[in-house]
Amino acid sequence: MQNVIPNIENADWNNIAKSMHDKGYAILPNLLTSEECNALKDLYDAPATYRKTVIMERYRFGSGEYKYFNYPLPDIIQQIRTNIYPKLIPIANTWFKALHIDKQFPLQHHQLLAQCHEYGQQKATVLILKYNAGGFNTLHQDLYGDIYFPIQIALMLTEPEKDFTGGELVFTQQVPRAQSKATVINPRKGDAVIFTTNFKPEKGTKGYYRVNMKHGVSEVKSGQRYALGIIFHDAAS
Ligand SMILES: O=C(O)CCC(=O)C(=O)O
Ligand SMILES: [Fe+2]
Repeated sequence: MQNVIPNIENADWNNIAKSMHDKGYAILPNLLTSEECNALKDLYDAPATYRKTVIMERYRFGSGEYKYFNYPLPDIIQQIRTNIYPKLIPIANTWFKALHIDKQFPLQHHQLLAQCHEYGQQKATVLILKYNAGGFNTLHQDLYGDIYFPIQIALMLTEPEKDFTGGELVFTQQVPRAQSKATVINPRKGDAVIFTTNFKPEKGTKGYYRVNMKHGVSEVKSGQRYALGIIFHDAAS
């Protein structure tokens, strides 16, 4: 826990911003120690912490299970959410300007939450996900109401090729009048993957245009895969 804030402060935010602009995702390696990942993973079975459990098959979201945390969030999650948000502001605000969207995001996370509350979005969106062999997460966007922040984070709590096989993180980019392009990444335990929630700007001959993006998880072939999703806006329900 004592290293999380320095790890955020010391990360190469120029490089992360470049990767976000180019690809719509970026990896912040080793944000968490293996012990911190294990502690978060162990929270999965602590019932009092959650407001809602979703069996993904029921909604055809995929195969697996996830749980939404309740406020107050566990300290380490609260710290990550509050301290990473300001680092993402230049990226989000640059994107909205480039696309001529008439909105700029406030500099501090509590100010974004105040906007959510005004629109009736009060519920925590941070979630922990668990996939067994055969599990997967269909391509989606994590929007929960009118107010949204366009960038989110997934923390990898298990190690590929050791705790599980398969289960890659998948991103698709849909450019106007074309089919989608998919990219697959294999982040390691402790890595934070930063990615766009719904779109990014792409430079064209006549300025910037909007590329829609979705994310999901490919089928887990063996073992168990856990991840923690940090979304910056609150949900209406
Ligand atoms: O399981 C994952 O790695 C990603 C889950 C997800 O959809 C998210 O964090 O929003
Ligand atoms: Fe998601």
